[in-house]
Amino acid sequence: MRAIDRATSEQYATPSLLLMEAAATNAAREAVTLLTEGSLGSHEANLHGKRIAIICGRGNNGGDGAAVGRALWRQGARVEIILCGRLADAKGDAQINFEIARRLAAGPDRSLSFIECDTLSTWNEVAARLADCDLIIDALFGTGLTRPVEGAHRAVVERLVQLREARDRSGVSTPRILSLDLPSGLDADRAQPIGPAVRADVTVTFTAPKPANVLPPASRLNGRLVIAHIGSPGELIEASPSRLFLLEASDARAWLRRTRYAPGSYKNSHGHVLVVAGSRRFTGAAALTANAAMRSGAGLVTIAAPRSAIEAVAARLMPEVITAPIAETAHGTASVEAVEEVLTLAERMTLIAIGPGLDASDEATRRFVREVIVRRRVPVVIDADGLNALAPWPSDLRGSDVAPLILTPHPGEMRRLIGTAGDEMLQDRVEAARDFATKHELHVVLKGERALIASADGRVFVNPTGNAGLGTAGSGDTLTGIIAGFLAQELAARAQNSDPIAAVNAAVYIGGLAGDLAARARGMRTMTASDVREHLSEAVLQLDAEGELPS
Ligand SMILES: NC(=O)C1=CN([C@@H]2O[C@H](COP(=O)(O)OP(=O)(O)OC[C@H]3O[C@@H](n4cnc5c(N)ncnc54)[C@H](O)[C@@H]3O)[C@@H](O)[C@H]2O)[C@@H](O)CC1
Ligand SMILES: [K+]
Repeated sequence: MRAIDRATSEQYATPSLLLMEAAATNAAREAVTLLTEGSLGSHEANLHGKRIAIICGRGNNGGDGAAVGRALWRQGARVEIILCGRLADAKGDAQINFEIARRLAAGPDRSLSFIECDTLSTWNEVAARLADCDLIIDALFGTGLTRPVEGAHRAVVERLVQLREARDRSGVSTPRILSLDLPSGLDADRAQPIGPAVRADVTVTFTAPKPANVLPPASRLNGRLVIAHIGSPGELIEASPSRLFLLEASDARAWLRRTRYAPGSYKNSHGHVLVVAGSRRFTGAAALTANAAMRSGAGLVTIAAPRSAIEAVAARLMPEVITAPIAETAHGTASVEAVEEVLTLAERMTLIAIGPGLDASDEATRRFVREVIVRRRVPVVIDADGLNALAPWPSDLRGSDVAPLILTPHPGEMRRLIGTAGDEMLQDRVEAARDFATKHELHVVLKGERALIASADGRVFVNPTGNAGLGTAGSGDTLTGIIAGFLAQELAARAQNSDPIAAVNAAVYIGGLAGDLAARARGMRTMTASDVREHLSEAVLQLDAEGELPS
């Protein structure tokens, strides 16, 4: 962010004070929305009678705060700008904004005040009044904080935490808290809080989200996240060397548009998924995967399951899915003899999805999985017992451009794949997923809150959709089906020019969105994986209605 800010000033003749003003204007707009939620009439008029406290540090985050305070005061609110520190110690743009605020506050209009809190006792006086505010703007620290907050500043952060807790306990709605750039107390670059930190209702972050805005557990303190563009040109952001990305609706929409069902296309142009899944004991997982692939728009889906399981699987399948029985062990799990059968079937398929319900406790099944993957000629999505069959991941097994491997572990499976170092490595999910993906030249979808997609080239994407309601049997199998269904379309439509990661990203985003829509319809507690599948249509239509409706 610092490099982008600097380049904006140097290459585009944009003074940083202008960026600060734009940041403030954007944040003020969100503050107005937060203050007037549910009320009618023009926003501006509604700020009369609202009490707002702006808690500023002496850095540029505080400078943003002072500028927001000025904007909200102009719109009629009663604003108290509280500088936690001395004006004499402020520098640059922040100093300018504090000085503007100080002079305006010295004028005849008593609805703006500017207070320097340079001792704990002045702060305590101010802190006592905060509970009566409608809104508190947290502008104490932004990207400049790199060590835990201490001393007087810690007392400030703790007071804001305490106010939020008291508010939530008593069920009242004020004071609301809006953080500028990130909740104060967090280190912008880390997913783990480094000390006490503010818990906001809304965070307005500038130019691009930082890791602490999007990665849990820190992300949970952000509330609703708004990304505000404040004047840095898009090409500077694009050119930044960051390898961490937040997926947005526009990414999923772009993929849907690029792979629209074209006039004259037919089922083979939409790809053929071979699902290798199920065992005598587990038949539901196999059906969930195949059904989700079918619902995701694959032209054809075939499910290969052990002979004695196929009938039970078929009973749960959509009628559109084709079945293929394969050789099995005495326990009704896929046997080594099934390798040739599966590879022969796969010759006519776009890709293989292997794993759900396979039951990898049998050594023969483990060998079956490994053989299929080693000898594959098409891409393979590997999930559940397909992953367990290969854990810890064999160091000589890698993906390739011709036949990429896409692994979809939840954290437990990821730990087993990494092996003994798994627990320690997973402390940093981004690095663990990136490291694993680049080392073995494959793609990893690390499931869980804010799923990560790590590409073999080292890029990592954070998915913002989905909710706790997805913690239910079969939602992983469903996601595997969606990934396979989307990938099949990508590969069938674009052959040599295909971009598997774009398809996987779209699948994870849209799968999560379908989960959010299912939760809206049924509640997180009572939704099931089948509800997720049944909300895929709504998710896709929400993103690209034009492309999904016949002209
Ligand atoms: N061009 C830019 O750089 C822009 C920056 N903006 C804002 O500027 C912010 C970054 O500003 P700064 O770099 O001034 O940093 P901050 O405003 O985040 O504050 C850091 C200040 O606190 C001090 N500090 C750091 N850790 C501390 C601790 N543990 N206890 C006490 N003091 C501590 C630092 O020495 C520094 O003075 C961004 O988050 C954003 O809000 C925006 O105004 C947009 C433009
Ligand atoms: K802040």
